[in-house]
Amino acid sequence: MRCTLDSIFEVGFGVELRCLEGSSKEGGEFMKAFDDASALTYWRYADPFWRLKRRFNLGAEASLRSNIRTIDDFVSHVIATKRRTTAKVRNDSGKEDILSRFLVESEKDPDTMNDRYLRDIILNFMIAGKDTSAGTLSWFFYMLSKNPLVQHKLAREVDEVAGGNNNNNNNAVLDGTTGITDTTLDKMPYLHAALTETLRLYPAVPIDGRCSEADDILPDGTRVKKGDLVNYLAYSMGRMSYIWGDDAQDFRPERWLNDDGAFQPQSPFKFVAFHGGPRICLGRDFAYRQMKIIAVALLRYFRFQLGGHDNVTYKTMFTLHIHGGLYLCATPRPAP
Ligand code: HEM
Repeated sequence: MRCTLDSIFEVGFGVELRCLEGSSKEGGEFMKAFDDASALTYWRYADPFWRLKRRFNLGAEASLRSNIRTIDDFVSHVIATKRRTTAKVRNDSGKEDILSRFLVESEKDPDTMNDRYLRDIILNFMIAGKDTSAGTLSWFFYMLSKNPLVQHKLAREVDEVAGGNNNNNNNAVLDGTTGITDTTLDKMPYLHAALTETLRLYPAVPIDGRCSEADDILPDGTRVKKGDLVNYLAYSMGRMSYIWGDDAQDFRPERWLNDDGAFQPQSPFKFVAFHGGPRICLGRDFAYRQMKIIAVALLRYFRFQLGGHDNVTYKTMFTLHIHGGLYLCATPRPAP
């Protein structure tokens, strides 16, 4: 989570948060407030009295308000700092982040694209991109620990494409990430397949929905009225033998590869982890790239086994988290 938060901040907003190394107190407090606020917001679904509690600033609603204040203060500071540096960034070597682009646009329409609007942009990207990739990576390493043969095949692909672990210094993991390019990642179809297979079984957004724009009839004959909410369960769809065949419950990255070993995408209306249609996930390519870089850096040097008990299950949240976190045992991988 800390790693994906750092990367969203750096790529999206041009800010080095340094949550992973734990050197930023403000960054750590912000992350905690954000995570707590997400969980507290979710529980509004289960608490019929939440409006009353909000009105009188009681219990969970009081905590939520305090977390929102911490988040607002932090994000306002990011925007103010960014405003000061935007002109300089524009003159730099063209390396612009998303927030800088929004700031440039906001100069044309400052009333609409005010600080509140920009704050919502930042939070929107964080909500969309932090827990999704982090959760998927946890399930990915869980699947690899349960399927050592797949882990072995992946490590072999990483060795063949990115070079093996023949570096014994303490910065090995750092050195391992610096040389990774898009070309390197494109040569790893098995890694792409294994991440996709993880998302089939453990979609980061397990339930999603849309509001009907007009009266309609679904393919199975169900009538939908304008304004009706239609939900779909990506978690269940990924496990249906009707959709994926008799081995739907098995973790089998090979199902995504053709006879030549190339990745074969499926329709986004069958593989719904990123949603489909005009509002499909905007960060899909970014997410794959980010997850692959982290996977390569770790698989190159370590072998993973389950470190604790095997009663891993999910936690009820907007995104599919592992309840209580995942405990893994990492042992150095011998040089090939
Ligand atoms: C494994 C990782 C990810 C998964 C499974 C995923 C999945 C999804 C899904 C299901 C939606 C549709 C939600 C809805 O509108 O109901 C969505 C939307 C979106 N995602 Fe992702 N996402 C991932 C990573 C990311 C990342 C890393 C970013 C940003 C850097 C991102 C940015 C967005 C944005 C901006 C939208 C809204 C698109 C729109 O409404 O037009 N996502 N994502």
